[in-house]
Amino acid sequence: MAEIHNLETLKNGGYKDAPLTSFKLTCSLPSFPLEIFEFGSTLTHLDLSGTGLSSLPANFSTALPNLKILFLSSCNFTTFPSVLSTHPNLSMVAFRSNRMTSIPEDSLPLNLRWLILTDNLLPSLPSSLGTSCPKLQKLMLSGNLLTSLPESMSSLANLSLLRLSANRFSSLPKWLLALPKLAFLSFAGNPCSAPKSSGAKTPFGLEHVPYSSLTIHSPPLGEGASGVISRADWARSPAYSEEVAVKVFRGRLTSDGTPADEMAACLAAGSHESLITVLGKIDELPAESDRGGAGGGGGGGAGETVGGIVMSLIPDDYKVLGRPPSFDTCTRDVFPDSTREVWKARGEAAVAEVVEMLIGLAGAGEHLHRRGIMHGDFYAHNVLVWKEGKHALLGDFGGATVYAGMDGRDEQEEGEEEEEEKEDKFDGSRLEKLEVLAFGWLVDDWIGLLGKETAEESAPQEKGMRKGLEELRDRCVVEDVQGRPTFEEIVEVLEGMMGWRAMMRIPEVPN
Ligand SMILES: Nc1ncnc2c1ncn2[C@@H]1O[C@H](COP(=O)(O)OP(=O)(O)OP(=O)(O)O)[C@@H](O)[C@H]1O
Repeated sequence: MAEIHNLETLKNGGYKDAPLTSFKLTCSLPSFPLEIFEFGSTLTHLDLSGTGLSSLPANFSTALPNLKILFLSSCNFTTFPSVLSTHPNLSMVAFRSNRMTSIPEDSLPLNLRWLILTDNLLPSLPSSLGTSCPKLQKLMLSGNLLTSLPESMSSLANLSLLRLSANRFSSLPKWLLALPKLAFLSFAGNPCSAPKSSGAKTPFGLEHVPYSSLTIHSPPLGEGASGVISRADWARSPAYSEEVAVKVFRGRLTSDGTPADEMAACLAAGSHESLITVLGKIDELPAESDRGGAGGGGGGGAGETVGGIVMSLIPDDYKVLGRPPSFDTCTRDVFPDSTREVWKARGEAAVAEVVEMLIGLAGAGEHLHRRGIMHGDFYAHNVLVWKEGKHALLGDFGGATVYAGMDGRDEQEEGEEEEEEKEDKFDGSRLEKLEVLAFGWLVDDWIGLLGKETAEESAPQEKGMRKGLEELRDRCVVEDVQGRPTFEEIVEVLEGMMGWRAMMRIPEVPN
């Protein structure tokens, strides 16, 4: 969808000879250009984001019957267009950052798998949502005015990713936490998620880092949806300084939630061997214009600065394990052939290394949930693996939710009445078990990377570990949410596998 087409050429019939499967305009449009219908049944992708459109022609669905993907983000729709309800093939629809206030009943296309409604003004969803698009897998609702979800959504047996951050939920429905495929949930920035101690306070054990003690280097190391990461020297005393990474959070809303909530989750996470260590919170971060272009002045530009954190610097030889889902895979990460080759080349030793890394990652899951934090995006594309194997880090807290007080003190202060109320909002153990499903899929991804061919030739102990991983995956992905193991149990199982392997290595005593 990268190529941007030209309105003039379209109007002059310049695209007629080579019927396009994919078409994109970004110029301002007073109305839908009917010439697009001349692509007829060949068009599968249409992107008219940023054109300012506010309606679609009545014959849209019949004129473009094979359209699969439709982008109308940053436009002016105030109501979801009912003309899409009869579309036979639409699988992904995006209306991010419109001014949508309503979705009429039964207006959603039947075969929808991926619906993006981030950053609108929706106070409610149609009560028929669950029945009108039963194949829904991914639903992005962050940044609306929602207080409840329609009960028909309890029948969404394939819903895997749901973003509810920055809305007005004071509780989550019980049926939501029982959905059989729900693995990635975020609900930060709602009355039901906000713990007293998140946000402004620097958690115990973290340093207050004066901005003046940092020398920030350009160009930035990277830029995520919620801010810019730069290499920096942190003068911890007049005598020495330390090389660190600095993230300056900025902007209003990402598809996962707000940068402010991401920062609160990073600060609340604490330290663990498989999490990127946050060392401190930057005090009195100057406005972007006063930072001389460093530490937040990178590309993208948009958005007010929310705050900054200082982290340990991840060496260059850590690489992401997977790539984010494609349109086709929707909720599962993709792995290019080059990644598969790397894992295959590692040979038999790779199985034990994977088990070792999974122990660390499951331990990170246990650590986070003990602190009342749901990562919300426990995906291979958020796992950084050391090039030698053996160690992995879970990154990207963009979809994280702090769902309980981050230290015991707050909860003790709340008193029994408030505690009861909190229990009514959601059950923390169920939230953990949703995340365990994501972990199960990560195990499945890694089993896939290890490759089948090697399995046949493997030594008995590697075969045993691989079988152990398959059994663990099967336990983590059961549809009965409560039937899944906790992260603590997962760590025990994985450690048991390593122990068994160690035993197998004890040399045989000759008779
Ligand atoms: N502590 C760190 N040390 C070194 N580089 C880092 C560190 N943290 C992040 N980076 C680099 O910055 C990039 C952006 O990181 P960030 O966590 O903000 O976003 P992301 O997870 O890649 O993207 P998004 O939030 O949009 O999904 C990373 O891909 C990585 O290359």
